[in-house]
Amino acid sequence: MKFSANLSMLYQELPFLERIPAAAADGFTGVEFLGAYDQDVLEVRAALEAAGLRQVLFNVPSGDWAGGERGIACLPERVEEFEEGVARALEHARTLGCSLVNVLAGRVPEGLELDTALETLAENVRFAAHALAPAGVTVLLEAVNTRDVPGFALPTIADAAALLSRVQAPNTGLQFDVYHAQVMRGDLLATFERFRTAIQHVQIADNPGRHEPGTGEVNYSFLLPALRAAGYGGYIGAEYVPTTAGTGWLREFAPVPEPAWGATRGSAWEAAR
Ligand SMILES: O=C(O)[C@@H](O)C(=O)CO
Ligand SMILES: [Mg+2]
Repeated sequence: MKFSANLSMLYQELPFLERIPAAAADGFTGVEFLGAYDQDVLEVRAALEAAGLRQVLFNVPSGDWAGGERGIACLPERVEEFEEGVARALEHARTLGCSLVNVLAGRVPEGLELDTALETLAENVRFAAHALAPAGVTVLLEAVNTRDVPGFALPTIADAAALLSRVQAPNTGLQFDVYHAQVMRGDLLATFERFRTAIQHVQIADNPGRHEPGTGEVNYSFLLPALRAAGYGGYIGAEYVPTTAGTGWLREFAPVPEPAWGATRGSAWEAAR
């Protein structure tokens, strides 16, 4: 199984670029993040190359994150801003060699008809799919639970799948975030199997708390091999709020990478042995 470290949540104690070698030392073979739009993207690429990691996924710019926005793609009055964000995502996807870009739908504000929001979202996703296709990018939609993000336009993966049916673009797919799915409904394997053909990326965290796998109620020892058996061979994104539990959970599913001959073993690597 292949795992990517979500650098927007893991290794927060480190400056952004230093999170990349830290992820490699812990045994991740890829990284993902909300976006690196405040970074020099060439420096991000250089850090990935130096660490031998792949850029697996990032998001189209998602509005005022600190102010509570979780995407702007469903907002009719923000279409121009969304389209500008797609242009930036295209540049980053090309530079980083990244083939998956996630579009966060956003919250439906009071007073906006749900169907108007969903139609705006569909048009924006169609625009993004068309714009990013020449770079070989697939545009993903993710369901986000409405306990953590009240009003999110796509609360369940069934809602996200229905939206993709409106979009009707070939280079689109679903991101299955196990944590959000567990909060909204559970029945994780059946849900995965139901939408398997459209799922192109998986993210994990435990519940409650959104912490490391193994800290809560989700049986990842059962679920991850089952996803594999159901034909999922893509990356699994570690998108959780770290505790002191560390990344030891990874050893159950992915072997510890041997450092290249002559390379200095990092303390994280030593600790993982
Ligand atoms: O699940 C999440 O929170 C993320 O995958 C994301 O993109 C932002 O909400
Ligand atoms: Mg997620």
